[in-house]
Amino acid sequence: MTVTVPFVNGTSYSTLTAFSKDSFQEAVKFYKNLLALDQRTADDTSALLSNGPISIKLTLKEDAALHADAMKARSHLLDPSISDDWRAKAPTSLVFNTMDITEVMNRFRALILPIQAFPNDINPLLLYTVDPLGNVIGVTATKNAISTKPCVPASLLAEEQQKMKHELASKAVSYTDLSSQFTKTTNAYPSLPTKTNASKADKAIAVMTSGGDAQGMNSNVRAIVRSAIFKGCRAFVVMEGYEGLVRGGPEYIKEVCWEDVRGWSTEGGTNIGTARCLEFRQREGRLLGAQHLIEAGVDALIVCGGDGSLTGADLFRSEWPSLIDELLKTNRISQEQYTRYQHLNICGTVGSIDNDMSTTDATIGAYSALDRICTAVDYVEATANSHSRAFVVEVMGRNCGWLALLAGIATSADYIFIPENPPVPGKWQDGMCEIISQHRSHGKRTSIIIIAEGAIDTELNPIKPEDVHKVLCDRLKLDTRITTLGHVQRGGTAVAYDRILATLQGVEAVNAVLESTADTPSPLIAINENKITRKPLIDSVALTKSVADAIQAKDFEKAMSLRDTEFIEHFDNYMAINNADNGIPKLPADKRLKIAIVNVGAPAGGINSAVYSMATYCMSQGHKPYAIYNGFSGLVRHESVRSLEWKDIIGWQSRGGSEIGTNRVTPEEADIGMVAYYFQKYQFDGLIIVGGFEAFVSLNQLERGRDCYSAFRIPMVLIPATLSNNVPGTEYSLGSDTALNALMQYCDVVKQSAASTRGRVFVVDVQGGNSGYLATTAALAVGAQASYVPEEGISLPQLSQDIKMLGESFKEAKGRGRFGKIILKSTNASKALSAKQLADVISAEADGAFDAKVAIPGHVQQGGLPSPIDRTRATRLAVRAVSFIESRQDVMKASRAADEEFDVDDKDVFETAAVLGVKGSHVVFTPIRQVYDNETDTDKRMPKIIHWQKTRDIADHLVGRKKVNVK
Ligand SMILES: Nc1ncnc2c1ncn2[C@@H]1O[C@H](COP(=O)(O)OP(=O)(O)OP(=O)(O)O)[C@@H](O)[C@H]1O
Ligand SMILES: O=P(O)(O)OC[C@H]1O[C@](O)(CO)[C@@H](O)[C@@H]1O
Ligand SMILES: [Mg+2]
Repeated sequence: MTVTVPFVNGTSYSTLTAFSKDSFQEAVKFYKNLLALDQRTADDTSALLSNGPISIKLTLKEDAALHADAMKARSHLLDPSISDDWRAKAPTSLVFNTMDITEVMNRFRALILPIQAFPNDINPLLLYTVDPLGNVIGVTATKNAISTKPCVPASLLAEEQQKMKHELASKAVSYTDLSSQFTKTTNAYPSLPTKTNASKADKAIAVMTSGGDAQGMNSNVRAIVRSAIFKGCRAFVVMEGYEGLVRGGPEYIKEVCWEDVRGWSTEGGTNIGTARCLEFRQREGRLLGAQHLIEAGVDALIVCGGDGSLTGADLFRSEWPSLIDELLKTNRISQEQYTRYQHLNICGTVGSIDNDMSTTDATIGAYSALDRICTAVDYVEATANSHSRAFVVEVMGRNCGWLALLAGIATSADYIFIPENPPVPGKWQDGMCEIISQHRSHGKRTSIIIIAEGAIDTELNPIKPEDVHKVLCDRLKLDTRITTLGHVQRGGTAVAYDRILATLQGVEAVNAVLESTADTPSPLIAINENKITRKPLIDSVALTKSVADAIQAKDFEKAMSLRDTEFIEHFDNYMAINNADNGIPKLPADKRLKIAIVNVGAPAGGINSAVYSMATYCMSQGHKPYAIYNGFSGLVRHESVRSLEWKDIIGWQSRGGSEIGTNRVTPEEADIGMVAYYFQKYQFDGLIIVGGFEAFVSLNQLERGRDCYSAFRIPMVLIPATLSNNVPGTEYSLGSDTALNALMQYCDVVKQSAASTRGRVFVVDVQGGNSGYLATTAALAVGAQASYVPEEGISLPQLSQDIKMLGESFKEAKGRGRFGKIILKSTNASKALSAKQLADVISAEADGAFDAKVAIPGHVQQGGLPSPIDRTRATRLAVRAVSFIESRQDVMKASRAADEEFDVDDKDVFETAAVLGVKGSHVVFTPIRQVYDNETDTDKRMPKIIHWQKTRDIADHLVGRKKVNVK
């Protein structure tokens, strides 16, 4: 017998109750034979059967009435005249996993058991039988038996079955559901007594993942399932992508409950399976898909997949009317079903590491894959440096060069090959060797070439790592190695960005399908800069296809122009920066400037990348970049100004901390007169300040100081950089992503410890000054039970509510829950309670039901190496800042010439000192005056408007946290 271990999702102990002596004996025999279990203990009233990991305890509680009920239920189950699907008649089933379903089938037959096989008995994936006590027993070969909750087609939910369900549920048969982490949970939102939107109660929303798996898909599924339930709908998952639709039936289209997706945000891959399904490309496959969706009673389908999956979704949508016509004509659906499912309510959330879908800046998984690539390249750098070697690193991305391009920027690779910018055959060899030789001649010991797997030349011939390797060895005599990263790129858990993106998009997708009417175009949920948006699926698919068409037609300019503007901006930046030391500046001599950069505030990931990118971009333009070391105090005390040379900044792009040094001293604190003196001495034409709130204050001081000090009459830009993400004028500060990932990884580890200890919650102390951004976003990324932030404080009623909820949740888990609990507390959330005191209060209030411990990540939150997001955004912002300084020269020159008549309040003039920030879906420069005077709460050192408030509500909804209104 090969019923294998472990059982799906690990739980391996179940108890069954018999109500008569005979049925008890029969059941013991039945389980011993069926599952090849040994009898470990036995007496007249109980028996423990086990083969190690699988244990079944049978108990006898003699009760004639209950026995009669159970037998009635059993015959009802086996009566084919009522319905031929046992799962529709039984409330739950006990499901075991197996590696060899055929052998199990043979055993069932040998024991002459009643059998139901799904999808058919020739090629079964799931077998059911009924035990002598009336329980439905299943054995499955499917990869993901995530829930045993039977998916009952709406049509089968007749009154009789409903009644039966209640009868069975109320009888005293106790059992443990083996293939679900939690059992017997209802779909009700935990903290709400009733459904929030009764009118939606009939809606069934299904989600599937399709195409290559991508980190973050699990967060997307979790958010969709929980949002659907929160909105009062039923939630379904379609297993194995379109394969599941084509095959259909309850083992592929499953109803799931709140608990089924607990903890999924922290898991890699996709727990509901994915596939590349050939049959769905054929009309017959899609016809089956339509039939199965209708049979399962699904009203709306959300597809999380890449360009292919969403092309399939769009085709399915456009064909739907003809598919249901055919289903009706061939009597595969009823007239009633035809009328109800007239319109296919479908929505896409883009999940793919390739980031090749038009109209969205990022696809779920792309930044996680980029993170894996950057980590690998950072590792390779070390060994390359030791041996002075060249490495050709091949990355995924199919026909899209996004991963290669962004990795090229984030790791400051020497050369990249991407399909959107194919070189002329026979010519790329010269170009590549020239750049690499230059870099080597300046003392660089490593050469990193990143090649997209879809790299081609202008004749569409593939360029392979081996081709590049040969050139480097033959022409440059470099000791060269090839590293193909492969599926490692799709591995591991999602970075914070992907978890949050997937979660917010999942919530938005549910909103979109609930708001959809027959007249609204099917949406694709996108992200543009910092804003979740809806785009017509049909347009996104068409635009994506036109990129592929343009490449095939060798119209590469068009292909590039059809990629989104951010892609083009990244590409232009990479090309400019990578030509920094070729000695041919882009601008004529009279346009070349002296531009200074200074860091102010605490270290934040991406600060060095900003300095590196600013300097290299300046060099490529012909400007002279200067660094002011150790902030304004360094300038005043030690005249710490040095020009930046290419060879001095090698490797800075990917370093943590601040290479030029940073502190919190503002110009006024340092001595603003002396600052002006040095600005005058070095004749700076522009200044870039990188830092947090002190940097913001510094820029304001310098701008106001223009009245007295003409040296400040130059364009000045602030690039916000702080883990607190509290700089007014932007929704995103460099370093906040690095910090968020550092905190998230810390929480993942702590959560695991909490899970293993069972009844334990960790209170994690989070940095961020008066800003609750980090605590809120981390709560969303790790699925924390609660977060306390300075903006809300900690009220006693809310705290007791949260403790009550924790208590209920631990009680319900009965020690079986393998999910750790986390509470995040911003350090400044309460003046009275430290994180340790909060943990003590929670422990005391829990009164032994569970305990709370404190965990303090401290400065770990400043992160080690900057995240790829912070590196690449730093580059983008630095280049934009330099361009801004270039473009405002004329205004400032004129104002300097006016001298005595200089008007500090002139709009054109004051607009030249600006905060460079992300606002909604745009990257914008906002004059510091406007931001400081109108958008800032200077006492709290915070922006007046908190842009992430909605995120807090979503984080709470998705863990079932009830908010207490405190007036
Ligand atoms: N033109 C199409 N018509 C119908 N179905 C399609 C079409 N293109 C793709 N599909 C379906 O979507 C599935 C996934 O597509 P594909 O393999 O291209 O991956 P993807 O969704 O683009 O994701 P990724 O590229 O990240 O792996 C296909 O196996 C197929 O079932
Ligand atoms: O996992 P598979 O089927 O080998 O597919 C690999 C392909 O999938 C992706 O990882 C995602 O589309 C591509 O980058 C890669 O070309
Ligand atoms: Mg694809």
